[in-house]
Amino acid sequence: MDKFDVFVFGTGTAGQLVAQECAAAGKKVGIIDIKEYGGVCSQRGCDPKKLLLASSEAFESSKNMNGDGITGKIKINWKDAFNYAKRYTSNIPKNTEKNLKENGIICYHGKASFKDAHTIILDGKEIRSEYFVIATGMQPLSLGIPGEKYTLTSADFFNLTEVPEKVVFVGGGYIGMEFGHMLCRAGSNVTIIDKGDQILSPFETFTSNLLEEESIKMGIKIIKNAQVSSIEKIENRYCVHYAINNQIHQVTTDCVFNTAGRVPSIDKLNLALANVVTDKDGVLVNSNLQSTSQAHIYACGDISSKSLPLTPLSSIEAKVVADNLNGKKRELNIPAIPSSVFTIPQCSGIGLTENEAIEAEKTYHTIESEASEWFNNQRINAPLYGYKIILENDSNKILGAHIVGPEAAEQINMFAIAMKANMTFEELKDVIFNYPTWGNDIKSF
Ligand SMILES: Cc1cc2nc3c(=O)[nH]c(=O)nc-3n(C[C@H](O)[C@H](O)[C@H](O)COP(=O)(O)OP(=O)(O)OC[C@H]3O[C@@H](n4cnc5c(N)ncnc54)[C@H](O)[C@@H]3O)c2cc1C
Ligand SMILES: NC(=O)c1ccc[n+]([C@@H]2O[C@H](COP(=O)([O-])OP(=O)(O)OC[C@H]3O[C@@H](n4cnc5c(N)ncnc54)[C@H](O)[C@@H]3O)[C@@H](O)[C@H]2O)c1
Repeated sequence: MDKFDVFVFGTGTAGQLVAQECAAAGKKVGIIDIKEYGGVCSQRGCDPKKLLLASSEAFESSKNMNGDGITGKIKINWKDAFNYAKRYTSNIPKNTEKNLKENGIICYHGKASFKDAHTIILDGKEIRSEYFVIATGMQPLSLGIPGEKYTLTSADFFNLTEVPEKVVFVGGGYIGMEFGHMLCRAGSNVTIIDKGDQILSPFETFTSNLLEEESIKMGIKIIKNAQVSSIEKIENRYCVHYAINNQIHQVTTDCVFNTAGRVPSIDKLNLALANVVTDKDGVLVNSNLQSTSQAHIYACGDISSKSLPLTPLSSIEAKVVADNLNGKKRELNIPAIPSSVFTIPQCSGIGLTENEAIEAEKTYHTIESEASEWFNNQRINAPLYGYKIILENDSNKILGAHIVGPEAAEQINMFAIAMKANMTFEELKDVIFNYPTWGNDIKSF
């Protein structure tokens, strides 16, 4: 029987980091994945998305400068963009596994599940470990409607070799919006259907609404407050039925993506046999990221109940788990989390939205403006730029910052530093930034 000090489920950002750090500390480590090695970020998420986005960005800047220095017909070649992204991502599984093995980690593939709190079974063979780490990430939420089998997932998006003429996204969150923008620029007729009254609901209403208006101007159809009830296959096309205020509507399309959210990947692990308690957010963990019911089983990354499903959080949590396993007792301590939707323009936020500030009974004031006419935005003929900053009344500390614009994701990083350093807004504005840059604009907010 194989025996380990630490056995890790999942080879994404979180699982790899824990395995590598524990092996470096001299522990005997095993790791397994049900898919190829590398996880969502490198194979089906952040990185391939940004690689595909590179052509959308080039297309957008060329289009915006057309007649002001650029001439000729500009077009996205999706197949080329797809091959470009694959060129970068395709070697990652092999290299990840090689790297883990070189560091003495025993690598497994397949579907293992718990037999009891210290034993798992893989292909009928038992594997024991003193400690386990669950880092299995998330998977698409089931829509639970007739015809769901016809939907594609975010993973399928990265195998799309051709641009569909017409596409429907069920869900206008991060994924629906990012993919919708890319396919729209590549020539698809895009419809986004969301059950809520705001796309990108975790984001500030001011910036989210500005992005929605811009998306509609681009040609994306956005349908809100709509309940998708079924999907019907009609020859090679699909009819999506949805209801708004009990009125039935339908849209016919070439493909339908389920972008309605993601849920913890725990269904194949038999966690109940190890007495590991879970809820809708994943494995319930304490501040050391230990299962609340089994101290020798840790969880980190998207699967843990502690934080948002974002790559930097998976890294932070994995480091906490690795430190605890390696004898450096540590609690999870998360500063304000910046987050961005990589549409064009980007929509970014950190800290509280105004609604959250009201709910938290903060005494606050806001500074908000459309800034589309500002120099940096005008310079590249970009259509939209705006911001909203939420400041605590007495201290002038930054409670939240929200930006929509071409470089919002980089600008929000400035606020991440300021908030981590507990700076007031005036202290942030006192910093000397390069001129003329997007960072320097913050001085004029
Ligand atoms: C389309 C998309 C775009 C995204 N873009 C961004 C972005 O721009 N920025 C950002 O910060 N975040 C982004 N995210 C979120 C980010 O990808 C995740 O937060 C991050 O990858 C989570 O890392 P993880 O290690 O916790 O889990 P994962 O990377 O999901 O790794 C989990 C691993 O566990 C494996 N696994 C699952 N079940 C089992 C099992 N039973 N046994 C063994 N192995 C199993 C999986 O195959 C996977 O390899 C995006 C996500 C998606 C889907
Ligand atoms: N740029 C990034 O950092 C990035 C990009 C992609 C994903 N992610 C991470 O992945 C997570 C999942 O992304 P996502 O876009 O799948 O989820 P999401 O939670 O961002 O959005 C899901 C959307 O679907 C809607 N919805 C839910 N059920 C529906 C239904 N039945 N019909 C119509 N609409 C429905 C919701 O109202 C919501 O707006 C995100 O929360 C984020 O943490 C991050």
